[in-house]
Amino acid sequence: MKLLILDRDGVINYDSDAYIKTLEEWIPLPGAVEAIAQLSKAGWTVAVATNQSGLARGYYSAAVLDSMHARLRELVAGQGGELGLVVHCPHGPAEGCECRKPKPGMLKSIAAHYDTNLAGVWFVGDSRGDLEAALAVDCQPVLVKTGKGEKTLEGALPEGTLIFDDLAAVAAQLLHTQ
Ligand SMILES: O=P(O)(O)OC[C@@H](O)[C@H]1O[C@@H](OP(=O)(O)O)[C@@H](O)[C@@H](O)[C@@H]1O
Ligand SMILES: [Mg+2]
Ligand SMILES: [Zn+2]
Repeated sequence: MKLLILDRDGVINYDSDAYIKTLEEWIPLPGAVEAIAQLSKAGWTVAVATNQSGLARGYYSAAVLDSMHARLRELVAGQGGELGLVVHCPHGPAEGCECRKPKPGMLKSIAAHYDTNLAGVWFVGDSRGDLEAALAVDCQPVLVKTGKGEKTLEGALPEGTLIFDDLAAVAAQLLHTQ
């Protein structure tokens, strides 16, 4: 199957060091919704794997988080596309869970959900933890320069990381070559 996995904050929507705490703060990045819709209409399954430690920190509720993902789903559907599985890690950094990136637990969950292999599947993120999670399960690490991407670029990147300006550029590449 043609599976693409996306990080959320900084890839699909604007990120904030103060966390994205309300539906009003959840604002799609330019071209991101269109990219997901175009990929899905071209036969891609687009899933999301997102750390949401703001839940453990008490910054927002699961209902508010769900409203953000419902909004994304609605916007993609409004462009004729369909958003795939959205998986989030609700835990804080100190909880030692298996799902918080850079651990690959969420990527494994997505693969299990679709009964598919992760080898070579592109995982698009803006943070080093996203790239490390990708490498841990033989996904293709892909960095976008939106969100924390420019900052992540200041450090050493895992060998073989692909770099794009934004999600729209990732979609254009996939739609043109695969
Ligand atoms: O990029 P994804 O995985 O979709 O989500 C990241 C968010 O959960 C938040 O993750 C936090 O990191 P800590 O969880 O506090 O280490 C900070 O980086 C926030 O700025 C950011 O909004
Ligand atoms: Mg991110
Ligand atoms: Zn977790």
